[in-house]
Amino acid sequence: MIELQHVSKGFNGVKAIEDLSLNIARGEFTVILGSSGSGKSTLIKMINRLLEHDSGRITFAGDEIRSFRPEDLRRRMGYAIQSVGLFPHWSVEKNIATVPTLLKWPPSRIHDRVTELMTLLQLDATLYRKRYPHQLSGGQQQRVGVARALAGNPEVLLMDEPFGALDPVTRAALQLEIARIHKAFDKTIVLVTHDIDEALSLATRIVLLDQGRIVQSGTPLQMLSSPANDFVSDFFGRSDVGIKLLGLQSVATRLRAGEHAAGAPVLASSSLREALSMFLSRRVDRLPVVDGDGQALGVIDFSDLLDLRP
Ligand SMILES: Nc1ncnc2c1ncn2[C@@H]1O[C@H](COP(=O)(O)OP(=O)(O)OP(=O)(O)O)[C@@H](O)[C@H]1O
Repeated sequence: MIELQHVSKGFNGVKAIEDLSLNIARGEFTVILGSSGSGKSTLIKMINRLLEHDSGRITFAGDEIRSFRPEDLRRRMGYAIQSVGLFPHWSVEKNIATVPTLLKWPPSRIHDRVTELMTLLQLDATLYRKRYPHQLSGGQQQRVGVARALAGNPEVLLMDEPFGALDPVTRAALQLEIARIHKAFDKTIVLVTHDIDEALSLATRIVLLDQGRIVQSGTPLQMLSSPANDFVSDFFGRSDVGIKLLGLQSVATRLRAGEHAAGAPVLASSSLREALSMFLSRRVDRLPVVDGDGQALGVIDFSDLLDLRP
C-alpha cells in the first residue's frame, strides 16, 4: 500500500534518512522504532508529504506521492501527533470534524460521525463535544487528536508518538483502543515510538531504525528471537528478552487440554507473562485454564513456560 524505494532525506547536508526501502502492506500495523534522532519522524512525515524526500521513490496505492495534491494525500492518511495540535479556538466537535467538513459532508452525517468517534474513544459526547481543548485533560486531548485523525475514515493512519506524555494507565488504555480499532476496521497503521514495550504489544511488524537506516524489520517475535546483530539484541535488552517473549505468547499456546488443577483459573487469552506472575504470586506450579466464558479448557504447567518457541 505504501512503498519506499531507496529513499534519502537530508537537512543541511546531513542525512536523516539514507537509502531506505520499505514496503507497508494494507492492513498491517507497522511500528517504526528507534532511539532519538534515528529518523523516525522524518520517515513518517515523508509519507504524507509534510516533508519532501530528496531522492528515491515513495508510492501510495501504486502512485508516486508527488502525483497527489498534498491535501488529497492527507485526507486519505489520518495523522496524529504527540503534541496533538488541536485548534485551540475550536470546540472538540469542530476539531474532530475538520476533514469531514473539508469533504463537505452534510451536517447530520458530521454530527453522527463525531458522536460515533467520541464513543469509540470513550469520550462522553454529550459532556465534551462543545468543550474547548484547554478544558480537557492531556489524555482527553490526545483522544480527540486520534478521533480527528480517524474522522474522514482514512485508508491509512499515521501516528507519531501519539501516546507520549501520558500517564501509564491512560497510555495503556489508548494503546488498547488503537489495537482494537486496527482489528475492527482493518486499518493500515504506521506508528512511531521509542517505547519498546509499546512496539512489541502493538506491531504486526516492527521496523528498527538507526541513523536513518533500517537495521532489522520483522514481527515482534522475530525481532526478539532472531535479532540480526548485536545492535538489535542490545536495543531490545538482552537481560529481559525472555520476559518480553513471554509477553508475546498466550496461555493457549501451552494448553494441556483435558487435564485438571485446583484454584483460581487463568484465561487462555492471557499472556504467558501474566501466567508467570500468577504462578509466582500463588506459589503454585499448575493453573487451570478457562476460556472467556469461564469454560474449563485444561491446565498450564510452570515447566511449559521454559519452552520458548519463536
Ligand atoms: N527540520 C530539521 N532541520 C534540521 N535537521 C533536522 C530537522 N528535522 C530533523 N532533523 C535531524 O534529522 C535527524 C532525524 O530526526 P527525526 O526527528 O526524524 O528523529 P526521530 O527518530 O524522530 O527522533 P525523536 O525520537 O527524538 O523524535 C536528527 O539528526 C535531527 O536532528
